[in-house]
Amino acid sequence: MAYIEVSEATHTYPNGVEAIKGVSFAAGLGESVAIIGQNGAGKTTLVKMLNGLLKPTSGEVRIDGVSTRERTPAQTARRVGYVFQNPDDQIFNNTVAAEVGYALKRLDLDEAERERRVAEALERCGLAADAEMNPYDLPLSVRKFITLASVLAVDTDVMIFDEPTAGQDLAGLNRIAEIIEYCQARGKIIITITHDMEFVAQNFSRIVVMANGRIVAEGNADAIFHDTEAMQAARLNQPIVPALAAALGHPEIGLDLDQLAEALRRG
Ligand SMILES: Nc1ncnc2c1ncn2[C@@H]1O[C@H](COP(=O)(O)OP(=O)(O)OP(=O)(O)O)[C@@H](O)[C@H]1O
Repeated sequence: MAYIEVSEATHTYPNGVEAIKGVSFAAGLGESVAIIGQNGAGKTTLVKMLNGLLKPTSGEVRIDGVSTRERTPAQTARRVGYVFQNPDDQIFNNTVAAEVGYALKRLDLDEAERERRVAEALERCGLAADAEMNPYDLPLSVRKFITLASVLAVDTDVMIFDEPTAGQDLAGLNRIAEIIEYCQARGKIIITITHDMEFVAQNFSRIVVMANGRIVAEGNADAIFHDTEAMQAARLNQPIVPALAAALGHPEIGLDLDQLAEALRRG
């Protein structure tokens, strides 16, 4: 059984909105999955079901073999970390180090291990010099790294990043890519919700396309970005490389920028 198993899951909010309509999905350790789709497609609702913030109305969500109905949200969150789209929904400590170490207090760790994990997460997120700063004296793009560092410190098996690239400059984007690569190499499952198609093309081999509460397509970047029907269903733009390659009459170039440059040189 895969580490994440979603079987025919639905979620209906108390106001009657059926946000997820019978979704099945599985992911194993070491996989990185990008969930893409138009606003309101159900992406956030689905990942909230994965980390236990929401339970399925029907169907099942199993994490490491156990239904999320049989665990408290806190128990599920110990396995599935969630970096929210808006860091200000998660940050409430007075210093960066306190914030990153906060969730560790609930784990059975000695102080030296807690300190080691905080220092490592700060370093990886480029926050070592900001440890004693108040998070709210730092820019939003940096606050996003604080919430990311908190999840890295807990070291959950699954890490969900909601729109991680929003508002990041090139250095931030590169840092996020390095973090994803590092986590994947350590066997984590990385799940990202994003509208940033270039980021998807460069960092994720598996893409799940959602529209109207359902998964409408799934596959690798090459397949999905050439699936015009799926891209239209999700009202998404193709990334520039495959779009230009197709317009030049060379769809086989796929996502390869070097091949595209060569095709342009050849005319
Ligand atoms: N707390 C809530 N109560 C009622 N309806 C909700 C709630 N949260 C989301 N919805 C509705 O559920 C549907 C799916 O929303 P969801 O936030 O999961 O989509 P999304 O794909 O993550 O969108 P976005 O890209 O805008 O974040 C939408 O119709 C939304 O209005």
